[in-house]
Amino acid sequence: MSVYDHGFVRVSGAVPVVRIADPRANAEATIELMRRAAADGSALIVFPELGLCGYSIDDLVQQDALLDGCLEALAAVVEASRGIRSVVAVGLPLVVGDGLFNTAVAIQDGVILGVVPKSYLPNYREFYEQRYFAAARDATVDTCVVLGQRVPFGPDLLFTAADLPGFVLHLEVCEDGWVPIPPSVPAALGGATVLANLSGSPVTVGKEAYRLSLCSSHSARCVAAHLYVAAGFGESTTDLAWDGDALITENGSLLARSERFAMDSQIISADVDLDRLRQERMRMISLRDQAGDLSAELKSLRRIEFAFDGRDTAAVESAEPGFAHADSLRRTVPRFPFVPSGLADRDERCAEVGHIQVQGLAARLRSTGLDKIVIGVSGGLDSTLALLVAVDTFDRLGLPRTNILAYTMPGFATGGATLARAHVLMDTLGVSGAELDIRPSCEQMLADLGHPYSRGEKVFDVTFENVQAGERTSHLFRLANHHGGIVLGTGDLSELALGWCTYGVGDQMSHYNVNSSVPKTLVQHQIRWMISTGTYASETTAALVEILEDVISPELIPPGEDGAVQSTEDTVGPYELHDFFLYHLTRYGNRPSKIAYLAQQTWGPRSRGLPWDSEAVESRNSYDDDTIEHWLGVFLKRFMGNQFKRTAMPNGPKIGSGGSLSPRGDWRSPSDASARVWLDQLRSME
Ligand SMILES: Nc1ncnc2c1ncn2[C@@H]1O[C@H](COP(=O)(O)OP(=O)(O)OC[C@H]2O[C@@H]([n+]3cccc(C(=O)O)c3)[C@H](O)[C@@H]2O)[C@@H](O)[C@H]1O
Ligand SMILES: Nc1ncnc2c1ncn2[C@@H]1O[C@H](COP(=O)(O)OP(=O)(O)OP(=O)(O)O)[C@@H](O)[C@H]1O
Ligand SMILES: NC(=O)CC[C@H](N)C(=O)O
Repeated sequence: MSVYDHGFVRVSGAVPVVRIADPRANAEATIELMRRAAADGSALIVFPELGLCGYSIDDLVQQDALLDGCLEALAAVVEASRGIRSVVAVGLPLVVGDGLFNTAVAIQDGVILGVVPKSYLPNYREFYEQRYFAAARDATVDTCVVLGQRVPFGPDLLFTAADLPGFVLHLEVCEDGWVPIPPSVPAALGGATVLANLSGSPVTVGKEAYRLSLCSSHSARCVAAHLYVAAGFGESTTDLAWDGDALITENGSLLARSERFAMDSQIISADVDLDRLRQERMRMISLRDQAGDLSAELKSLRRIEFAFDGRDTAAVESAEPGFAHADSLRRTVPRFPFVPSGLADRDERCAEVGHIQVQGLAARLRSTGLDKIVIGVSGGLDSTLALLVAVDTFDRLGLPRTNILAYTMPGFATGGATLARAHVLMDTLGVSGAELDIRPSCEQMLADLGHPYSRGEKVFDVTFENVQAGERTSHLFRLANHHGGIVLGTGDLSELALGWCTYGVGDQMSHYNVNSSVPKTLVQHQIRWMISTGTYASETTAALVEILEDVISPELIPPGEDGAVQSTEDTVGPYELHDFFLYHLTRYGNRPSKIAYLAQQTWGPRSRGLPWDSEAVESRNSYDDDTIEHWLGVFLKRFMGNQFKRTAMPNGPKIGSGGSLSPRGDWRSPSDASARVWLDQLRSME
């Protein structure tokens, strides 16, 4: 299966070793790299500015011999492109009418699709381009004849693929991307999703970081993919140095970057997610509003239609490189999309999560005028995180920790170790801790209901479970009335997504919930990080470590004869997969088949995800294709079926961009929708 079947397009930037003023040699290097990138499944291959002659050619660019040589080099590239369905963008000087233009030429399969002249010619400091070139605005024609073909000519060309939905290419030339309103901005507003910049950019200290920020913010502002490919080794060192910097960015993220200062040719490539760009643009109504403001200009953009064709027929060995063999995804998909990946910014990101939670609770306490909270402490993950956040909040507000009224409430299935941990946490954190036995009130309710358990039968059904969750919540709310506090909710985002909580009179309800935007994988990560800060006493830390290591369990059903405790993940599936599914479903609106594909690429035995050592997690699990599809089916059914629990959820702060299921925050959905279209789409993979 090809990446192209899942809304991706593979794009490449090629940085050849240049020979100044030797178009034939440059054509050979270009052809070699073009063939390699095409055979690798790239639909787009971008070369540097004036790559066929070299950027640092100065006055030689006006020599007829050189200009003839460039045309011959272009002819060689066009000829060599026959049978190649990739679009190839090369840079060369071209005479059109009376002017000499610095151009990017788009070529596909022996055809020139169009010629884009540079709009903004730098003429400051080391640059002298206005000495040689005419700018795009000086052109008096909008077509030109190149190598006997009449082709569109101008900075307003959108190369639109008829058979790859969402692939619309725009080309510009170096300085065009450094001005306040690059030509690619109206192009993007007019529909271009892939913006390529052919560059000749000498390196000076600090430019590397500047280029990264320029390219990445341009891709973010335009909600597009951006390829920037600068000239490298072989450019003239008369007065300057060249680092061959090439970057592929997508909506603010860096997908690939060349090795700078390499002395050999190189190709960088990455798979751009066209679905993601479409989804983001579709949602960003302000972007469409701006397109509307500029509609007269945008309507005049010229759309040059072409087809990639045969992209699922050819194989690597084929003389006609198709794209079918691009089967393993060339981009990094984080296994834990909610968890900061990499260790570099881990402290900052985790601290930020904590700040948001603390800020939410502090503001709510201030606005209610109350100075106490009531919380049920189970000795499990969620209530532990909420308790730590509460402690931090009270410290910051200058309120005594004893105003945190913590209750551990053992039920029919509470394990001794869990109960002990709850006590350790409450004692060592200095909050007001108490133990409340909910069994008598649960027994009373089960008897009132006529439940078989009250007659001594071992019937552990959902009523049996929810009676306990309900009695706990009922106690907490009445304690809050009694003591003048608010009930702090603990349920996390993953539980809300799966409906794994007891509705109404149950853990679904609280006065304010600091965890409602924190998925389970992030709850685990936050606790792990908090341990690493060394903030807590050794006894507290030991309890936190045990909590992280224990099986995740609601402890509502007593252990079986084998002593095994009720495991949440045995019933609903692995949280690490569900968090992955949740992120891709709600953040990007991905089809189930794409979510499964991404999960298989990321969590499969031969994973393309980040190397484990760059992700600050301890799990090292992998899942086969069938397991992923099975749990995705479970997720979709539960996600759709449990919307009613989210529609009525309490207030709580939104923490991550893909992390809110509040109907007031970021997720509005009917409580009675069918899951069929998602399940059918998933089954269509089989
Ligand atoms: N669309 C809809 N709109 C309005 N109401 C709807 C509805 N669909 C079902 N309902 C009603 O809601 C009821 C189902 O919801 P609910 O009463 O919550 O019950 P339910 O979701 O069946 O059970 C709660 C589940 O959460 C688990 N749990 C509870 C507490 C803590 C934890 C934990 O580990 O964190 C896990 C527990 O093990 C159990 O499996 C249905 O019986 C029906 O009456
Ligand atoms: N034995 C208990 N004592 C006090 N409160 C409890 C107890 N069991 C559950 N609760 C309350 O109900 C909430 C939901 O229970 P649940 O089992 O989902 O949470 P948890 O144990 O904190 O975390 P996790 O589900 O991640 O193990 C808890 O966070 C806690 O506030
Ligand atoms: N070739 C160009 O247009 C180079 C200009 C650009 N500002 C740079 O310094 O990289």
